[in-house]
Amino acid sequence: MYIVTAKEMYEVDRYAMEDIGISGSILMESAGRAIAEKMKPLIGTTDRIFVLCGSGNNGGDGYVVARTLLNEGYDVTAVQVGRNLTADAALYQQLYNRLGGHVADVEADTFLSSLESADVIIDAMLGLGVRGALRSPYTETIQAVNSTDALVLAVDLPSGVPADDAADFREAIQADYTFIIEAPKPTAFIQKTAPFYGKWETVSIGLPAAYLGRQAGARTWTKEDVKRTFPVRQPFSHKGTNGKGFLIGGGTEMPGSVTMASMAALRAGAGLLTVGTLPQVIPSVLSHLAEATFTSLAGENGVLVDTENLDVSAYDAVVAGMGMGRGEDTAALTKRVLEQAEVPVLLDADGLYHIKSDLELLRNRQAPTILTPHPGEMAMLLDVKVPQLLEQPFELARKFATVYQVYLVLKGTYTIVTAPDGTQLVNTTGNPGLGKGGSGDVLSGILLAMLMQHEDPLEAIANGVYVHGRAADVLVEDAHSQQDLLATDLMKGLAKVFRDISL
Ligand SMILES: NC(=O)C1=CN([C@@H]2O[C@H](COP(=O)(O)OP(=O)(O)OC[C@H]3O[C@@H](n4cnc5c(N)ncnc54)[C@H](O)[C@@H]3O)[C@@H](O)[C@H]2O)[C@@H](O)CC1
Ligand SMILES: [K+]
Repeated sequence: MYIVTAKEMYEVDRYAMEDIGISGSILMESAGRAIAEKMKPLIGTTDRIFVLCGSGNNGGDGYVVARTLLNEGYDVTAVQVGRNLTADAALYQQLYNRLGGHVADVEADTFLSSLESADVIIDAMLGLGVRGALRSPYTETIQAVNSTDALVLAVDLPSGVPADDAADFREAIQADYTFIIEAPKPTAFIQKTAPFYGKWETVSIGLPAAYLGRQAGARTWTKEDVKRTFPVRQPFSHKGTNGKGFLIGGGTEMPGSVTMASMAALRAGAGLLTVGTLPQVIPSVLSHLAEATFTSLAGENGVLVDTENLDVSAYDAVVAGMGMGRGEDTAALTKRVLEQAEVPVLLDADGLYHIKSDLELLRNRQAPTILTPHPGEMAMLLDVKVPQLLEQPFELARKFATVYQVYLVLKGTYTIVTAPDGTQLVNTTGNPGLGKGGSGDVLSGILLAMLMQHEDPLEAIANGVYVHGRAADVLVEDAHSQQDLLATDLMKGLAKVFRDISL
């Protein structure tokens, strides 16, 4: 499913009208009619329905919905919010009137209190065109709607929620359902704004699909995508051809992180795995997995430090960062890995801190670099505060990935994977059970294995993120709860997920 910004959507709109010749009024009629059909199952024939129509084209869609419902005998009153209607909105207000529809004025004295009698409120006040802080009478109307008990159904966006990011976001209609035209907008996946949509679904209005696909900078990565792209394990493959991975990490205080990442890499299909860690950490890792091999790396005071003997030439992909600590001597090791490895390198956790002062290193690499920050680590890399990152995750992730030419995995409820060319894939698997220490280590291990078995790094990463979330989902469906789920449990979930994918 594509995810489109307001700018991309307006361009598709322009193309449909100017290049194809579908007029704006036909699009509006199609939108209103299709949305009314979706709403009907949620509305009772005796319900008192108010359709709040703004002055832009979102309001125009509202008048088509109002006319459609009126024509089918529903108890509908349209309400005009804001003045100076667009030509198409004015046309459909007129058609609704001519069919006998009544338009109430939101600014009439007692109108807002009469909203309390509504069973259903259809919100067609503001859509893609909302800009800046909300003005009267939208502000009062939104507050009045949110204080009723009515079922609230929004057209395209809940009024007040911007399409692209939550930077200017203050208040909005709290919808129970939102019927989104053609494709979801980024704010349906952003923490601050997503809850205002309620449940949502997309409604096709006949916009040119291929053109929309070419315009969209982002899309969700689904089970079908995973099945389509997941590499088939070849009958004549062997441990050497399934990838030799190198996992560098762990210190005396954090041996678990590298253990979990290693277990995950092996469970996700890595042919061979070498763990580079402190000699005193090796027994602890070994006690959990007999399949890994080890290389002792130099250490001081219980943490890894840089060593000239480091040899990364024998591997197909390298992961570094987990459990390493943030000291300068350790950072030098991470930088050496980035400089020397001519294969994909994934940095996680402390590894992300190590490169903060040397981001140019990333741009200088020829082979793919993958960074897997959670929001705190991403904010650190970008020099922004976490709340700002959470308001603009799509834009900020894209900026970082394109400037530093990395594959960026911004972890969250909807993990956003961004390629160096700015393409974004959004993951929708996973649940709050993953919000625990160790989940990220497991993800890094899975990604290491995926990167070695797949030609296209973006697909490999998106598949890994999907699989990681899905493992948590199947465990919560079958045996565990979000409460008790542990990162180490995910290994068991992987078995079911991989079996599903290969069916
Ligand atoms: N291709 C598409 O996506 C199509 C979109 N249509 C509809 O058209 C909508 C976009 O229409 P518009 O571009 O006219 O925009 P909107 O109707 O979303 O909003 C524009 C109106 O909102 C007012 N406004 C903007 N910011 C405000 C603020 N902060 N406080 C108070 N008022 C504010 C403006 O003065 C203007 O009257 C979509 O959301 C959708 O519902 C459909 O009609 C058909 C096709
Ligand atoms: K709306």
